[in-house]
Amino acid sequence: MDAHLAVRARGITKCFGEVVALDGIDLDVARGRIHGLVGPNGAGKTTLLALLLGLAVADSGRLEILGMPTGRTFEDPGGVAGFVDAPGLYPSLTARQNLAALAALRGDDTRSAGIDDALEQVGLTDVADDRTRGFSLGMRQRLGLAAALLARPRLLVLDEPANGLDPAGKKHVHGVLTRLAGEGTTVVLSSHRMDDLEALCSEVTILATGRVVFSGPLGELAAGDRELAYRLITSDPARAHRLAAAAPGVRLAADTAGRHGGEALVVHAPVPALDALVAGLVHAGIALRELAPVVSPLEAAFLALTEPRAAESRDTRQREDDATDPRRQHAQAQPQEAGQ
Ligand SMILES: Nc1ncnc2c1ncn2[C@@H]1O[C@H](COP(=O)(O)OP(=O)(O)OP(=O)(O)O)[C@@H](O)[C@H]1O
Repeated sequence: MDAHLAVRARGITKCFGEVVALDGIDLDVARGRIHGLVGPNGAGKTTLLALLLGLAVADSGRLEILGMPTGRTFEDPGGVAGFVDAPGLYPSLTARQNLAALAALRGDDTRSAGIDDALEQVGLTDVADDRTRGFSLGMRQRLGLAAALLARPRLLVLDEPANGLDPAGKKHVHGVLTRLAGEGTTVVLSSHRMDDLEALCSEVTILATGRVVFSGPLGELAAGDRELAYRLITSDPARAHRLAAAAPGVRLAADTAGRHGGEALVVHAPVPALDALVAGLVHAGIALRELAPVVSPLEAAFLALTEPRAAESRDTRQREDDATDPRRQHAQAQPQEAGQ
């Protein structure tokens, strides 16, 4: 047991029939952090969140939540709230009545449950007495978050919380999550929105076909040997182009000259080579006016780490299909036969 961890998972496996949704997951989530979960469709994010919420039980492995081991006889560690897929709401009840019903189910006094406060936190005060039947996706997500807040969780688990939110709603929700983390609540959230994850999370876990392919601080994704594409705007594009072309470890993007009217230089480089190029430009008296990754480090890592695995998994499945499909075995045998 580690007191600093809100979640500690070791070797978690979960299958649905033949489908291996989680395949030996190890995960550490530090208390008071916002931890992002990202991965392609079907990677296992929702399954993992469901385990954290106690909605499902792992087939094997060890999962500790808020310091308590969970198991087949799931003991609610208390202090965990959130939703997967989408929050469950009663459509014929108003937003306020929905929260009151949830509070009553938990045995809380609905007058002191903090319903107005929760509605205000997520920006739904104006529609508190509207039936949720007419709520948009973004409003439902916000009400789901309000419902989770009522439980005053120490671990908040959210599946795509920014789904359907307009920019103001997103800002609101980001503000709530950041404040909660500041107060010590741990937040684990899944999202396909890299910009949301980068804005909110200190750490991310990237899943691919049920396995962890990266877990750690966001900063680690940009560091080291990983080569990213960067756009540079300088005071002297022609000289900057020549210097970049000669810089060790730096590759010019094929169409760099055509971009941004020839003003911008696009290079592929790991961080140390980029640093040396920037130092070289400055040394040559060329001012750097803008330097930004073309795709964010998280998005680049996501693509680099998940696409090969998805392709590998497809290839494996294809090989397995081929091996068990007599028609394919026959089809594959044909060229050999033809050559005989
Ligand atoms: N109840 C279930 N019954 C059968 N298979 C399931 C079930 N739940 C999940 N799966 C399968 O487990 C795998 C992981 O699904 P999961 O929903 O956890 O992925 P995800 O990363 O959340 O995907 P998405 O980004 O599309 O929501 C998928 O192959 C999915 O089809």
